[in-house]
Amino acid sequence: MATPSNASYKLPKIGNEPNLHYKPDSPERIALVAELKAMEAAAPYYVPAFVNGKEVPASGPQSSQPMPHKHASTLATFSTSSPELTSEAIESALAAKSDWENMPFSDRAAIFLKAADLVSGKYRAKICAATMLGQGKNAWQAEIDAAAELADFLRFGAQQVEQLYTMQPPENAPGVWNRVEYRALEGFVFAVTPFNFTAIGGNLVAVPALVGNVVLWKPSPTATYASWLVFQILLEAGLPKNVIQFLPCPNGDDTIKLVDRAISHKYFAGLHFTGSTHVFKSLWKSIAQNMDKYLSYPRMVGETGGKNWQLVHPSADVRAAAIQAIRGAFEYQGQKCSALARLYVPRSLWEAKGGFQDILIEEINKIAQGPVDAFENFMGPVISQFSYDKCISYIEKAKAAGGEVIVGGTGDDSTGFYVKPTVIVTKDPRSVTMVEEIFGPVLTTYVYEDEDFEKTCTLIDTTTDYALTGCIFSTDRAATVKANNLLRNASGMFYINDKCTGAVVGQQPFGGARGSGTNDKAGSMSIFMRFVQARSIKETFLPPTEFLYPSNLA
Ligand SMILES: NC(=O)c1ccc[n+]([C@@H]2O[C@H](COP(=O)([O-])OP(=O)(O)OC[C@H]3O[C@@H](n4cnc5c(N)ncnc54)[C@H](O)[C@@H]3O)[C@@H](O)[C@H]2O)c1
Ligand SMILES: N[C@@H](CCC=O)C(=O)O
Repeated sequence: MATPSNASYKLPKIGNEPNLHYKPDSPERIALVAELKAMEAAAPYYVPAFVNGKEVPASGPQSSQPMPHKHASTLATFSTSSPELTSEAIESALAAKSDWENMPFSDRAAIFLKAADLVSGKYRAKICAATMLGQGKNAWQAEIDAAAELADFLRFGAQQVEQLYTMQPPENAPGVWNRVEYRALEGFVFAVTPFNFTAIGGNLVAVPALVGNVVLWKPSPTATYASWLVFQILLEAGLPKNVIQFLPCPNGDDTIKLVDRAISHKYFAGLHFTGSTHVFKSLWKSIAQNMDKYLSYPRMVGETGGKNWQLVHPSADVRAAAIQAIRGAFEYQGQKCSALARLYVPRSLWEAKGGFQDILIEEINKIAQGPVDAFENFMGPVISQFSYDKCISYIEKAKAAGGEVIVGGTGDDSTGFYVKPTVIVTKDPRSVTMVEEIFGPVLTTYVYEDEDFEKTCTLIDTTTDYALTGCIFSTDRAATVKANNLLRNASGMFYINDKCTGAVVGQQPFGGARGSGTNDKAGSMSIFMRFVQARSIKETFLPPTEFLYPSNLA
């Protein structure tokens, strides 16, 4: 490990955080139920901005983060972080920069490793409960996100930086020592984070901070409380107070003003974004307009939307393919960027008695949907009224375009934002719900003729602007190879006989290409490369004392 200390340290062994399963009467179920009750009873919580080492008192109109499963209840309230507060946050982050980047890596790493242990231990139930109540996840979905994935990002992140720092030039000429130093960026990193994974919010700030950057964090308004808990955990783990500045803000004009202030600053050095494609593109355009203001070329890292696909070959294990389609499309109400949205099934398997269609309908009809604190519910609410309306309007558009709804197709937003798991069958493979991201539990299926397998691969490749995740179910190796080649650029994540969701840190580096993002692969060493400025250092032990070359001698 690179460190200015008088030793080369080794990190503790890193592995994936084992999942807890929350079976009835298990200690983890009992702890989580107690935490859910206590958290709800004490809500709403005021979440302050945290700037210049301290909490900013409430001011101006308050925004709220409702509980999506019963939207009359508020989990958290927060004030708007103004452009003036944003400027103060930038100055205090820049003032903290030198001490932070000069802290030995072993000490920076220790902070994030301790934070991981706090997430997976002392605060596991709390961070899961906040993700359930605030973002509408059931216990299992909260566990794999807020407990396991977050701890994994923090631990594997430390390991990946350790590996990055060992990347050194392989050759030294005689009398020369070549080194490469991985400096932090010259300025601050701006992290703008999404609602759907507590872990992603934590990772978007932890990645730049681990390699010595100072960070401004604008969390999603619909994940404000869980993001605040993550920030508190980082502070408890020993993160110096000004390394990350926390700036909650409602969406709309206030966010645009905050963002404008941050990306207009001379020392804006990088954007770490996850969210929708249109927001990332608009940020990129605004940043391009500001190019002459900056000291350096800002690093642009953005993981964005998807229209993820599952291709079923006639040789597939039909039940496995149907069950994984259900998990891929409807876990967390289809609100994973990786969620399955377009399904391609050969007619022979779709129409067979007891075949794909029958299994799909029969199994989806068994799905229990309701409040997140009723553990039997496989599905809960979508995140907001906006999202509910968007899902319903896409279902109506699909029907108007001739799509047939074979399951679901309705919703109920009277107490929570519940959209039923919906399957649409379309005869037009380029119809609107095959093309545009909905980000809800709406799956569109196209039934292809068995002999058109290759044509279907080309169709998948050319249907949307996105290329995030995709999967094939096939027991025919030649067909799998054919699809692998034809669909090489149709996704950044390709799964064979597995669903298109559920990437695990340390196992499947995550990211998509084309309109789905810059594909810098969260959960791998390559993401850290984006937030460092390498400096090559050459030291010559015995410099020449004559300018002439031997070849100049007579
Ligand atoms: N590819 C990935 O790794 C990945 C992972 C998770 C989510 N996502 C994508 O994220 C989206 C869902 O998350 P979301 O609803 O939070 O996304 P979003 O784009 O609405 O919001 C993301 C962040 O951007 C902020 N924001 C919104 N409007 C803005 C604007 N005009 N200017 C600047 N910032 C703005 C939000 O407040 C939030 O912090 C989906 O498109 C999903 O596919 C992608
Ligand atoms: N690790 C997750 C990332 C989802 C993004 O929203 C998955 O692969 O499903």
